[in-house]
Amino acid sequence: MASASHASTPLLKDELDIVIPTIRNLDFLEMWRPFFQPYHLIIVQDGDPNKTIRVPEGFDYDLYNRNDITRMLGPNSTCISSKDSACRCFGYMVSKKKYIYTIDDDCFVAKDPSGKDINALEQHIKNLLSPSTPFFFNTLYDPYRDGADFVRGYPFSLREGVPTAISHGLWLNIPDYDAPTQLVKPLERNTRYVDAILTIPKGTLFPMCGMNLAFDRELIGPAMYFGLMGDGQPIGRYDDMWAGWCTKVITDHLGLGVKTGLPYIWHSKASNPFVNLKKEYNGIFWQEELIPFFQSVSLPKEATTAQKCYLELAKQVRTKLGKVDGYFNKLADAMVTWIDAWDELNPPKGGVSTANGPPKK
Ligand SMILES: O=c1ccn([C@@H]2O[C@H](COP(=O)(O)OP(=O)(O)O[C@H]3O[C@@H](CO)[C@H](O)[C@H]3O)[C@@H](O)[C@H]2O)c(=O)[nH]1
Ligand SMILES: [Mn+2]
Repeated sequence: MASASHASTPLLKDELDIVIPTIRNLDFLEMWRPFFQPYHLIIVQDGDPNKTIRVPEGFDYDLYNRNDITRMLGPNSTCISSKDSACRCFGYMVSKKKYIYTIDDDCFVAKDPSGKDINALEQHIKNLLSPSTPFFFNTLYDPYRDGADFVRGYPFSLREGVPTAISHGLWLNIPDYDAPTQLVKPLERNTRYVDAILTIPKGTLFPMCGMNLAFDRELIGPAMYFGLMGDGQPIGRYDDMWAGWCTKVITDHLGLGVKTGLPYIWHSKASNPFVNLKKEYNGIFWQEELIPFFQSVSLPKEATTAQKCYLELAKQVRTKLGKVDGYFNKLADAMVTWIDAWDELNPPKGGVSTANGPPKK
């Protein structure tokens, strides 16, 4: 047992960055300080770059605004959205760490049924460091947790599991509902704490929410593009959904796992459902065609990396979704630009990045 004077080193302290998209102040970090302070923060400031975002004392961070994105990516900066939380994916690109945790600035520390503060980051790390079971469903949920295991009839040949690429956390209080649901259930709050972590089976898509999300950047980072959303685009608030559909077909293809469930955060702010409806309208309509498209995606065996899979997916988006709306041709182009920008900032080991360095604080 580590004595108080030798508190154990936080898990993955130097291998994980915390990415926060923001248009607000960052006072919410005070509540997360015990859990986040040892980690490096990457703050992506959306909106007016001349607005000063105050970061509480004592955090190690880099803050990037629109000017930094343009300076670092040049013409490729067109793939990074503005006026939408999609801008957060710039933080994934500039990070140099193996793992990413992203959280919204209106998410706070939740309490478990015993009343104990939930260290969401620690639970995500445990989720990422333990295998997933996408090929055969374990009815006792995550078999790698203390007090659980594979149930009778679970094939022993599959019990090693596969590497976990994504850990999708949930939210108490304000649930992540779409605008129509928010409109008809304005007072609904999620009070149900479900003590479970599930691997999402291979071949099943899911609505990935970017509010409380962690992933292995080396396994799936290049596919975590949050799309063209917000300003100048016919759609918003489908950034995380698009990334979730793309990454799920790619993790399925690469034999990687995606988990959902614990940890919970406390989501405090309900955004305006009328504003959200305007942003989401096309997404609600188009997704009835997007889902069958992603369900039918097949990637070639030569696509052995996230980049190769993503570029192949961009080709299929253009050929199969371009007829749904011209927007998807723009999006397919932006997917390719994203990979160009990613590879420019993240050259193969030993290569030299040509982008300018982090912003002046
Ligand atoms: O133009 C914007 C708007 C917001 N942000 C930052 O993004 C996150 C989420 O913003 P917010 O909490 O206001 O919105 P929600 O409706 O609760 O978010 C849910 O919808 C998804 C939007 O795609 C989001 O991931 C979900 O959590 C905050 O940190 C804002 O500061 C922004 O950068 N630009
Ligand atoms: Mn929110």
